[in-house]
Amino acid sequence: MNLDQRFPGLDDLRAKARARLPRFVWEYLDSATGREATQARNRRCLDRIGLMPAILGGPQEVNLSTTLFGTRLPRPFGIAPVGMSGLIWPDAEGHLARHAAATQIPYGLSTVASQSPEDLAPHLGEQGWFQMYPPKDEGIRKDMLARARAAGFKVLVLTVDVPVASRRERQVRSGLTQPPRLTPRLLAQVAMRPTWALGMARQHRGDGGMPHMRTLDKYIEGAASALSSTAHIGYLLRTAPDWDYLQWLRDHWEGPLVVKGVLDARDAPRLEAAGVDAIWISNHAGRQFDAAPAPIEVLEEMRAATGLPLILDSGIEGGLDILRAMALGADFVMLGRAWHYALAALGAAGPAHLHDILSKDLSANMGQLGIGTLAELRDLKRLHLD
Ligand SMILES: Cc1cc2nc3c(=O)[nH]c(=O)nc-3n(C[C@H](O)[C@H](O)[C@H](O)COP(=O)(O)O)c2cc1C
Repeated sequence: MNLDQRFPGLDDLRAKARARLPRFVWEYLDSATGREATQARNRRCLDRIGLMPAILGGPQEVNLSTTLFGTRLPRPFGIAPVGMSGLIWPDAEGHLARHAAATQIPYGLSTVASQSPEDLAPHLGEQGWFQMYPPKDEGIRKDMLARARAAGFKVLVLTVDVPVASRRERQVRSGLTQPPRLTPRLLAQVAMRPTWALGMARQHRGDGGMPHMRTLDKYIEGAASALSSTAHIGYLLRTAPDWDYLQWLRDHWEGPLVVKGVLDARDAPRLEAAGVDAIWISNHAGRQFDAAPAPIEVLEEMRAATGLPLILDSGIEGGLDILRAMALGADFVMLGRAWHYALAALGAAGPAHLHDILSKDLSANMGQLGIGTLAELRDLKRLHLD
């Protein structure tokens, strides 16, 4: 049986990933904050968006390309930044960066990923995006930007929905610490997942068998700490940014600057005035605040408030969700967990299979809608489903 038959959808990859990951890793990847109402809301709100199918349109050629920052991209989706990606699967950052380069989709590297801009430089394509958690210290800030630039990252993403660490109760219950320490409890979980364990041991030979936040190494020499499961070492370095901080970044970064984690359309004009190049509507997959709206709920208001490109994520599970977002005004869509479910389920073959699932789902649903291009989505009749 080929991958298509065994894993036709994201749910299949998610189930397989769960079976292959130690519990604390699974909880890190899959959990949200609080009662996880926001995570559930993301799905519910997407399902409520209906699009009227078309009939008698004749044969259609489907084109999945779109334009962002003046560049034609072959697909309307990319890879959102995920901190400690390498804890989820060995060399996750490398696998995802290479996949993104090969398929010309954006790849977002987190400040708190387990590989640094320098590690990824040889693997980056033209669509490397560096996501910044804002360092307090101006020297570190300048150095980080210089490193991202030198490594070949073209787009800077400032994440603004993490002013403080959130509480993720499932993560805490699983026994995860930051930095991850192999306590007897975690070791027992690891022992039950040999593929993950062997891969990690091989990848992090001589490094305690566990990944860490390599971008921060040079700034935190000797500052090893035992923080809570969500307040990692990055919090020692970072600050909660304000509008002046954003202006500073704008003045020091020449390429496209994206602000990620925006939900309030009232912020759009000020972001536009600050010289931001795109707004990334996100509730961080429900991981930060459990009374946040779903990005898809605020999208139309945001679209009306600004002419800037809008990027959307949080809870996107397939091609149809991407079409829903684009029909309501998004220019581009990102996925975070999905790529990691795919990696954990299938290893190196995961990202390409997810890319294939998303592409086929986009094409099949565009066929139902009778459209050949993504630009036609905005003219479709939209429905509010129960
Ligand atoms: C395990 C995990 C770690 C994340 N780490 C970061 C991060 O370091 N920086 C950031 O801006 N967003 C981070 N995010 C949020 C993602 O960039 C993205 O907004 C979110 O995953 C999108 O929702 P989805 O997973 O439903 O696709 C993280 C998400 C997950 C699941």
